Amino acid sequence: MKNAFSSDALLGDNVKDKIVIATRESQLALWQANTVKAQLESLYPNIKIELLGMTTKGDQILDSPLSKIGGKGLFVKELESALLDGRADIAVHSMKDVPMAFPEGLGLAVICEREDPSDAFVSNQFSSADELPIGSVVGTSSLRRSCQLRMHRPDIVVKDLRGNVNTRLRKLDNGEYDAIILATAGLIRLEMQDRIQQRIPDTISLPAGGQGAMGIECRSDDLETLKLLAPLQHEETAIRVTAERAVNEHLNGGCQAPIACFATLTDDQLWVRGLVGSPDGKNMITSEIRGNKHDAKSLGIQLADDLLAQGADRILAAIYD
Ligand SMILES: NCc1[nH]cc(CCC(=O)O)c1CC(=O)O
Repeated sequence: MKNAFSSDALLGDNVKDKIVIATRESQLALWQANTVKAQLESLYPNIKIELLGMTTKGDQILDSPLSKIGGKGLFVKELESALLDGRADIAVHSMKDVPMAFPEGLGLAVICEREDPSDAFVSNQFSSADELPIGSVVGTSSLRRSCQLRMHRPDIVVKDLRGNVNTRLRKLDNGEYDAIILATAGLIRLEMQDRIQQRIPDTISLPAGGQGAMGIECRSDDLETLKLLAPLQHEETAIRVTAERAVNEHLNGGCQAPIACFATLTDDQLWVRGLVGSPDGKNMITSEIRGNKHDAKSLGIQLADDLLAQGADRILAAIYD
């Protein structure tokens, strides 16, 4: 007989004694999975939390630019297979990498509190994007980052840069680039803040939708896991990321597209900014909208509609070609 006052009893009869977290094996992915593991362990001391490490397509294909490999969810498909066939119960993602649509049977359970969402300017010689000498070589594989950087500094040469955070830093240190752009959140999580020369202002580099936020995916019918995960939801982050993802979804663009969107919340007021740019930085369409936080999704859709009305579809069509 269960004690009526135990947390097990509150969850009903079908009580889990183990949760398996599917995760990529990059240092950043492992940090994120381990953070969620620690949070769940402190909430539920009686449940065993295990990691299941996996390699995804995005980790394997390192020799071509991400935008060319294409395919949404390059970093999440294998993890989702593990959820669907029951090898794992949850997957921890960077929200930036999570496609808008989930496979049948899976869904987003929670969005966790956001880390600094900015892009970081990283260099061994220069302290900001403005200080780079004319013709400097900057590494990034993100069309969003390259189009904004080239808009701000048309003289700069952008060179493709792939690999996990450590690989990218090594390539910088080898002298292949004068500077590189990485997500501030990733560097903070890996305790490499000292590498950050500048948190690039969002007026120069507007972040990607979801940047800096983690999300947890699970089987939609796994009500027990959904309930266990609920305390990890951070409402403010969830509202902001919901608006940002609605922009991406309505533009039909994945994390590889030259799309930026960023929402901030002040009391109940949501301010959403978005842009679509051509990778050469010669053409940029911007828009913004303000409204109530309860309308997060529709604000994102309206913003995307405005970008489309201004011609964003033509820029995006040229890229997907
Ligand atoms: N596309 C890879 C990726 N996905 C999430 C992060 C950083 C962490 C985050 O945004 O939460 C990164 C690395 C980067 O962009 O430098």
